[in-house]
Amino acid sequence: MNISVVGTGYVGLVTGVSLAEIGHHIICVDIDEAKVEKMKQGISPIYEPGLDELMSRNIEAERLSFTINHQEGFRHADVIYIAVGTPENEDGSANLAFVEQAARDIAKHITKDTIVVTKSTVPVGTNDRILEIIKENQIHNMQIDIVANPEFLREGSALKDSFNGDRIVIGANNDYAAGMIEKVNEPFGVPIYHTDIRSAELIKYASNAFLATKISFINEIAAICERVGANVEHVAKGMGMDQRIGEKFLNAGIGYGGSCFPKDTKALIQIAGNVAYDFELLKGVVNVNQKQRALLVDKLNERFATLADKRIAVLGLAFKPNTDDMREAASIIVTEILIEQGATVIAYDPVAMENAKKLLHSNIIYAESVEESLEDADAALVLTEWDEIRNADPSGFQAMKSPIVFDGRNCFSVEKMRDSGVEYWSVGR
Ligand SMILES: NC(=O)C1=CN([C@@H]2O[C@H](COP(=O)(O)OP(=O)(O)OC[C@H]3O[C@@H](n4cnc5c(N)ncnc54)[C@H](O)[C@@H]3O)[C@@H](O)[C@H]2O)C=CC1
Ligand SMILES: O=C(O)[C@H]1O[C@H](OP(=O)(O)OP(=O)(O)OC[C@H]2O[C@@H](n3ccc(=O)[nH]c3=O)[C@H](O)[C@@H]2O)[C@H](O)[C@@H](O)[C@@H]1O
Repeated sequence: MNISVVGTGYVGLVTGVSLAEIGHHIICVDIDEAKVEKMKQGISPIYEPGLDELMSRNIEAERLSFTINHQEGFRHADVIYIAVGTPENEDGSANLAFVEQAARDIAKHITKDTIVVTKSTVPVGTNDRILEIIKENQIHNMQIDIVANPEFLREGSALKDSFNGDRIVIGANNDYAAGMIEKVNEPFGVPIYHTDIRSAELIKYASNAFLATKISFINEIAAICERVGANVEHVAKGMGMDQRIGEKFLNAGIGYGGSCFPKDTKALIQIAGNVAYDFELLKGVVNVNQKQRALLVDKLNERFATLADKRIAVLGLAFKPNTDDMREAASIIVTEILIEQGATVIAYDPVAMENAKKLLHSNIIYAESVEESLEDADAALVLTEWDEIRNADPSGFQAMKSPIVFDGRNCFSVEKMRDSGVEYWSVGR
C-alpha cells in the first residue's frame, strides 16, 4: 500500500521504517529540512538501535523516501499517518497545534480518497476534531476516514517493540477503515484489538498512566524499605511473581522521565478534569515522581554539609538507556540543583551528551568516559543505567577523591560495592 507518514520523530520515523520493512511503500514528510536531508542519506536523526541499518535497506529497496513537501508526500497516499508531537501546555494539557496543522496540510494537499491514521497520543475527541478540520479545509472533495491507532513503542527498543508488540489498537467508526488498517498491519503478526475511536484514544493514556503508577508505587515502597530495613528488589520480585501484578515496571529508582509519561499523566489529569472528574490517584503518582527526581540531591545534602566545594560526577544523562533523548530526563533537574548549590559537575553519557549540551547548564564539564568523570570526584551520582555504567568495575571508583556513590538506578551489587570499599547508597536496598 502507498502510505505517507507526517512527522519523523521517534514515532514517525520508526513507524515509516517498520511499515516499509513489511513491504509497504512509504514516504515520510517532515517540516525540518536538515532532518530530511540526513534521512535521505540513510542517516537517522535520532539514536535508536538498528534504525540506520533498516532505513538504508528500505531506501535502497525503494520502499522508503523522505520529503519536506506535503504535496509530494500525499500525492499517491492511500493512508496517511499523523505522528507529529503533542507536547505539554503550561497547564499540563496536550498541545494540539502540530496535529491541527498536520490536519490542515492533509486537507490542502490530498487528491484521492484517504484513510487518516492518528499515531500521535491525543486527548479523547481529537480524532473527531482532525476529521472536522480536514473536511472543513479540503480543497478537493475526497472521502476521508479516520482511525485512532495509538503507539506503544519504547525508545531504545522501538524497532523490537514495533515487530513484537503486545497489541495493535485500531479505533475506528466503520468496518472499511478498520479492515484496511488491519490489512496494513497484518504482516507484523501482532495481536490486533478493534475498538471505537474514543476508547482507543483513552487506551493510550490509561496504559501510560498505569505504567507510571507502577513506578511511583514501587518508589514509595522503596522509601518504606529503606526505613524498615527491607530490600525493594526482593519485594518487587516477590510481588511480580503474582501474575496479576507482573514483574515488569517495578524497578525502583529516581522516577520516570522521557517525552511521554510526564506529559501523558498530566494530560490525563486534564482530560478527567475537563469532565469534572478529579483523578486523585494519578495526581499522587505525579507528585511522588516529582519528589523522586531530587532524591539523590537530598541524599548528597544529608551526606555533605555543603556542595559548594564539591566535585560531583554524574553518570548517565539520557532519560533511560539506549536513547539520546533528553526530554524530561532527571539529569536536567539534578544538574541544575547541583550547579545552583555551587558544585562542580563532571557529566558523562555514552550517547546523549550532544543533546545534553543544548539543554543543560553551560557550566557542566563533559567527560569522555566513566573513568574521566570519576577522577578526583567527591561523590558520583548514577542517573541512567547504561550497560557501560552498569558494567563498570567497582574498583574504578577508587580513582575518586572519596569513593562515595549514590545510585539512582540500582545498577550495582550492594555487596560488591561494599567489598570494594565504596560508600554506596541505592534506592530502597
Ligand atoms: N517518543 C515516544 O517514544 C513515543 C511518542 N508517542 C507519541 O507520538 C507523538 C510523536 O512523538 P515523537 O515522535 O516523540 O515526536 P518528535 O517531537 O520527536 O517528532 C515530531 C516530528 O514532527 C515534525 N512535524 C511537526 N509538524 C509537522 C507538520 N505539520 N508536517 C510534517 N512534520 C511535522 C517535527 O519536525 C518532528 O520531526 C507524540 O504524540 C507522542 O506522545 C507515542 C509513543 C511513543
Ligand atoms: O508513550 C510513549 O512515549 C511510550 O512511553 C513509554 O516508553 P519510554 O518513555 O520510551 O520508556 P520506558 O521504558 O517506559 O521508561 C520511561 C521512564 O520510566 C523509568 N522506569 C521504567 C521502568 C521501571 O521499572 N522504572 C522506571 O523508573 C525509565 O527510567 C524512564 O525514565 C512506554 O513504556 C511506551 O509503551 C510508550 O509508547
